[in-house]
Amino acid sequence: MVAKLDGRTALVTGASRGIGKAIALRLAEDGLDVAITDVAANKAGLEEVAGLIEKAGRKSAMFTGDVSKEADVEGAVQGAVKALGKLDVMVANAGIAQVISLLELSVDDFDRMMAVNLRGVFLSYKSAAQQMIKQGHGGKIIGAASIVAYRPFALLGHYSASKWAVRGLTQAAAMEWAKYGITVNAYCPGIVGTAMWDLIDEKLAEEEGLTKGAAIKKYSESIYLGRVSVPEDVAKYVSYLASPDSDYMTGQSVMIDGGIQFS
Ligand SMILES: NC(=O)C1=CN([C@@H]2O[C@H](COP(=O)(O)OP(=O)(O)OC[C@H]3O[C@@H](n4cnc5c(N)ncnc54)[C@H](O)[C@@H]3O)[C@@H](O)[C@H]2O)C=CC1
Ligand SMILES: CC(=O)C(C)=O
Repeated sequence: MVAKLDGRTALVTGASRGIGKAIALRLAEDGLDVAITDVAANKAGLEEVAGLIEKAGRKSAMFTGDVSKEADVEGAVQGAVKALGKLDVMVANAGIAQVISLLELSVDDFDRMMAVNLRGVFLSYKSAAQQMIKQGHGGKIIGAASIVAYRPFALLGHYSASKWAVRGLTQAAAMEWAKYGITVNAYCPGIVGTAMWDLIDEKLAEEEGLTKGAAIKKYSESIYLGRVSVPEDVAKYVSYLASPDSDYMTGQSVMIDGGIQFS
């Protein structure tokens, strides 16, 4: 496929697999040069995605690091700018999930969830905004929320709270950075068939006395469009959020869930 020429650049976190990979590839297909990051343990996945971006005719750069660490996020943003020339689109996608009841949840696990899913998004938003303000021509900042940012899932309490907070942070960032021409929006997927849901399914099945595969089947019965989401469903929506077509939209966290949760 010959990619459209866009001239813009993006950085996607948590892009070695799943939704982040689909977003990185879709933005490359849209004609953007795309930098990607993930934890060092997923370097092989990052290399594969970087190769696919280049195969689509776009430039790529890859960085490893932890989104909960300020130096790692700033290093990736500055590395992307050095490699690709500037930063127009930031997608703060990286996240973790954990299935556990609130009564059993330790402070360490609570803090780790908030460090990755909330602090990681905050650091990604902030570092990208600082770069975009310096560049002086606006930009698109996009974050990973979830349907649980509107209605929590039991046994995913701290995960749900982290995504609810991403929705609040997205609104505040949109207010503060509108004057710089930066829009800030988030995507709220429902049940997407990735490694994250493999883990959720396995743990929910254990908690609820179900067999493997039965939990995702049970939860998917609430999807009006009748199928589990694939990462590309989410990537199509992020493509819109990254494009000039969404220029009059900011501060929104929109469901892309096949019809589970209605806001
Ligand atoms: N799969 C689903 O059904 C849904 C996913 N989401 C959100 O979408 C985003 C992507 O999820 P999936 O692709 O499904 O998950 P995934 O587990 O397949 O991929 C997440 C990626 O983030 C990376 N990551 C995790 N912690 C990191 C850290 N500290 N620093 C850097 N990278 C880190 C992982 O290594 C992985 O490559 C997450 O924020 C998730 O919470 C939201 C709603 C539903
Ligand atoms: C993982 C996640 O956010 C949901 C809603 O399943």
